[in-house]
Amino acid sequence: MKQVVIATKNKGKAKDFEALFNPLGYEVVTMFDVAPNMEIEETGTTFEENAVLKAETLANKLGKIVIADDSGLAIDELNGEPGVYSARYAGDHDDEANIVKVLEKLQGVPEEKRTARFCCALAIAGPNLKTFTVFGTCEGVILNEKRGTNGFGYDPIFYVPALNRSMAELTPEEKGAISHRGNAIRKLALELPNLLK
Ligand SMILES: O=P(O)(O)OP(=O)(O)OP(=O)(O)OC[C@H]1O[C@@H](n2cnc3c(O)ncnc32)[C@H](O)[C@@H]1O
Ligand SMILES: [Mg+2]
Repeated sequence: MKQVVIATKNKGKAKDFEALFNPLGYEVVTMFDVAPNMEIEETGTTFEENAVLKAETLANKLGKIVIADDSGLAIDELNGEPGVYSARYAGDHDDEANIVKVLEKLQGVPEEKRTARFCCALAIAGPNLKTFTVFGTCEGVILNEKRGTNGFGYDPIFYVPALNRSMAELTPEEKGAISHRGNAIRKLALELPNLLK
């Protein structure tokens, strides 16, 4: 199978990518496979900047085309927080603590003011390629408590009105059909066969 290298160490993201790329005929390879000891500091102030940083760093090391994903949750009532700090909002990659912090900050905020969106910037970098990015979003509402056990990160508190379920109540395929990550990948779809051979 053809391979696509993703500059991520997030197992939940890797699963999302598998649901999206396997049907297109690509096997997903992550940093756990190709650079387990590499740490890439996310010093950017936007999702795009961080995605470019991750993609270019790994592409330079491997000499191959690499895709990176920088993503997160932007809550309107919190002026876009946690945003680029989504992974480390309450602690380093502690999904549970991050959810608790969001729910505490939104305590007493009525449903109509709990609007939010997931954002995903994907960057593609590699030899003989001018790095470029695409961006995808997914609109939702922050629940008062967790619902569902699928997915990762903030999925259990992210309600998708169109499906009347939380993101964590969707299968990986259902999530991919409507998610920020799926929407970003669909923007790349036409170019993928030329980029990933
Ligand atoms: O940088 P990599 O290694 O890819 O993994 P990461 O988890 O650090 O990823 P980010 O820096 O892009 O931070 C994204 C965070 O946003 C949240 N997030 C992103 N996409 C999500 C999704 O589809 N569902 C739930 N939470 C998501 C989750 O908390 C992630 O840890
Ligand atoms: Mg990260």
